[in-house]
Amino acid sequence: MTQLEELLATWLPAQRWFAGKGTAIDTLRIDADHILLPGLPGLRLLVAEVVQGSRTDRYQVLLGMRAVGAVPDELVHAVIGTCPAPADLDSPAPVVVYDAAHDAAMTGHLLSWIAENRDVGAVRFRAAPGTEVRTGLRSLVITGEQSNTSLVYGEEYVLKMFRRLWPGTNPDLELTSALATVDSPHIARPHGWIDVDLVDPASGRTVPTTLAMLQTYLRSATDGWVLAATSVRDLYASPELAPSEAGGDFAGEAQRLGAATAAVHRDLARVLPTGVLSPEGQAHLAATMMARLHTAVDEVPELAPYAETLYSAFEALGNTSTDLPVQRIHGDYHLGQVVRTDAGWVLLDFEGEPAVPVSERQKLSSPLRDVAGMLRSFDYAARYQLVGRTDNPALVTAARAWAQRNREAFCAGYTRGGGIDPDLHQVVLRAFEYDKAVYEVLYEARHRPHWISIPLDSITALTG
Ligand SMILES: Nc1ncnc2c1ncn2[C@@H]1O[C@H](COP(=O)(O)OP(=O)(O)O)[C@@H](O)[C@H]1O
Ligand SMILES: O=P(O)(O)O[C@H]1O[C@H](CO)[C@@H](O[C@H]2O[C@H](CO)[C@@H](O)[C@H](O)[C@H]2O)[C@H](O)[C@H]1O
Repeated sequence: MTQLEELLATWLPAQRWFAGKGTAIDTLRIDADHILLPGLPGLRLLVAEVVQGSRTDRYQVLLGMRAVGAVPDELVHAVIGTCPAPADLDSPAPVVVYDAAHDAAMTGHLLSWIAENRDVGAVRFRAAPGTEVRTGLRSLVITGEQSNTSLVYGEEYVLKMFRRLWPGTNPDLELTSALATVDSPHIARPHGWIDVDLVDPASGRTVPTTLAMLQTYLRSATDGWVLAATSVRDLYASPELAPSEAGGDFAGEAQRLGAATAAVHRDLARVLPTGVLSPEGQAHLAATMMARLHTAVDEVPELAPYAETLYSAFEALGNTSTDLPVQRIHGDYHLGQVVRTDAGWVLLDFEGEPAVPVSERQKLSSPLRDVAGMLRSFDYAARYQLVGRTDNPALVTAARAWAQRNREAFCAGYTRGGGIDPDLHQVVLRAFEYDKAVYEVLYEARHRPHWISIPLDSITALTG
């Protein structure tokens, strides 16, 4: 590996969005075809190919390079290290390399190039048809637990840079653009994107691959997770009250969120393909859930006592004799993916499960999978403030009551909003809820071990 590659191999595992945590990097190779953004020698957009045992992942990295001593104070936190200057910089002195997502002087160019529909080296910057993109806005990186890196430009746009790259158009861009064609009020409008050709190792073909998406920044937005957590906190202040009587009841919002979810599902079914999953298809789906369960039990042995009950729920799905309607869905639906604006609920991040190949995420699925995701999220919101306090029975009872009330409100809103009635599809819903809980056990084990008790306690309660 070159010195720059060595630096990146040390830096990447410390990033929130690095997917291969816990396993050593064998090699890291910078894909030389995509390195340069001609005209701006200090800025380069890299695709880093990372090999860890049998897995190979590709990550997007926006690198800045400055002379030693020339890094301003506000960029010191973004420094990755020092290495010899690359040949094209034609400098005998080493350079300081840093994460240029934090460098507003550099990221301003990305916005300008989108506005100008420019090809910069191998990279294509595009404005959505009929869109006038405002330039000259300063960017700031959104902080938080994210799978990607998002920059907010002024109070106008969000540029979401996809970090782990899968060949193909990112479903976030695909679905948001499709929903924009029917003027869905429940999305942040897309204004442009950045893409590059990448070779798909599975097919050997070169495919345009989304690097970033530009969309409206919703100024009045409050995260659904924050709103729900505030409501739970209010209830915990007086756990003897019913959730409907405590200040900050969330049920009205949960019902409106259910209706917004149904509207988005209806629009997705209108503009993108739909189909049915045969009983054989459902048996295959059940088998993938069982396989995930196996992986989870191997990684998290505490799950073993519940494996049989979980397995039975997947088996029930696999033994069905009726077709299941399927369509494009959100795919990773939870309270952190929805924001409440002054005009109503908006859904974000249609990327699907970030750890799954894009080709898988593009497959049609039951909308009940999204419903199950949100129901699990209500359970999370109710339980996460209990971590380390489960010895307080009043709080545990209050948590259950809060999750149940909002679950019912969400499902009622979803059905009244035109979605299929979750109560009438218990076998499918249960399988999706259990599968999501198993996914969460793995997710927490890999990213937030201190929260693993949340899905484990849910599974104990669900299967008890
Ligand atoms: N268009 C937007 N307007 C306002 N806030 C946004 C917008 N897009 C994202 N956010 C904020 O950033 C957070 C993360 O965005 P998201 O698209 O879910 O990224 P990731 O895939 O990295 O998790 C959201 O929960 C929301 O709080
Ligand atoms: O980063 P993304 O928003 O794409 O999603 C990933 O991270 C989420 C956590 O931030 C994770 O969601 C899990 O935690 C949520 C609370 O933080 C909870 O509401 C969800 O139910 C739970 O699955 C999501 O699964 C993951 O893909």
